[in-house]
Amino acid sequence: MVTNTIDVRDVAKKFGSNPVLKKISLQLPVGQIMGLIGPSGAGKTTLVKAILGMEKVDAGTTTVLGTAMPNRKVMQRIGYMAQSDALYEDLTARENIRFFAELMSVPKSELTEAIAHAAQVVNLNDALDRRVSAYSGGMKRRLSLAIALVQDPELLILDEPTVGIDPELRQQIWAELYQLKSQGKSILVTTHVMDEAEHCDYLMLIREGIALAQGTPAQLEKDYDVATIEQVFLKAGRLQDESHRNL
Ligand SMILES: Nc1ncnc2c1ncn2[C@@H]1O[C@H](COP(=O)(O)OP(=O)(O)OP(=O)(O)O)[C@@H](O)[C@H]1O
Repeated sequence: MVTNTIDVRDVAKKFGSNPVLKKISLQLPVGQIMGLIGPSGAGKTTLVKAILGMEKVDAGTTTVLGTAMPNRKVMQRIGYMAQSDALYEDLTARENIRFFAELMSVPKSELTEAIAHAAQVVNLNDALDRRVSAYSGGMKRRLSLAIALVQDPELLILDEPTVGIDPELRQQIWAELYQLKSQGKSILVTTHVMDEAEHCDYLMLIREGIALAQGTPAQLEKDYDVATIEQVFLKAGRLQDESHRNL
């Protein structure tokens, strides 16, 4: 039985001479929510793509749902929301969701219900028949999330899912993520929003391609002797800078 939905071991990646991931390891247990937090350029998206097998790594291994990546079959069991929206602007939102649902082999008999549920989670029911070209940036984010949810995946990988989404809807989305977790699904989410980080079961703080710290939010706050994840992050960053200076 697979105990870790995602198992990353010692992954390293350079772009040219620029090392972007430096021996990163990460385990996401089944049925848990892990947050990847780090500043812009830290390597979060590269790590996500390495996990999905979309970015070739120089060293290390990534295993998802017990299978070495890349693997097309496993991709069908993952709901992936990329950082930039990949939507068909000339189609309506409903047509977009349907297109991706069919691609992910959602049975025909379940399509209507699956589309309605995914749209309801992100509050897009009333705009489903509008063309995406008329959508705002936040609506496009929400549509991308609906697409990631539509095939009822075992694993959700969400790259900055709540950028441009207002606080009320953000809460609604987190309620849905908890609901999915209670059904045994696993979730990996990247975020800049520190109070979202507090919602995760586990966190990995990543900076300059290095996993600075990992653990539950409470454990990290205790280890760094501070009251919030934001302070953990700031302190871990300062310690990293000091260790660079001392080299
Ligand atoms: N295809 C690429 N070719 C060259 N360099 C790249 C490529 N993709 C990413 N990088 C570089 O790798 C580093 C990490 O980028 P990455 O997108 O993984 O960071 P991130 O933590 O996701 O940042 P953000 O939060 O801004 O999305 C950056 O320095 C970026 O410029």
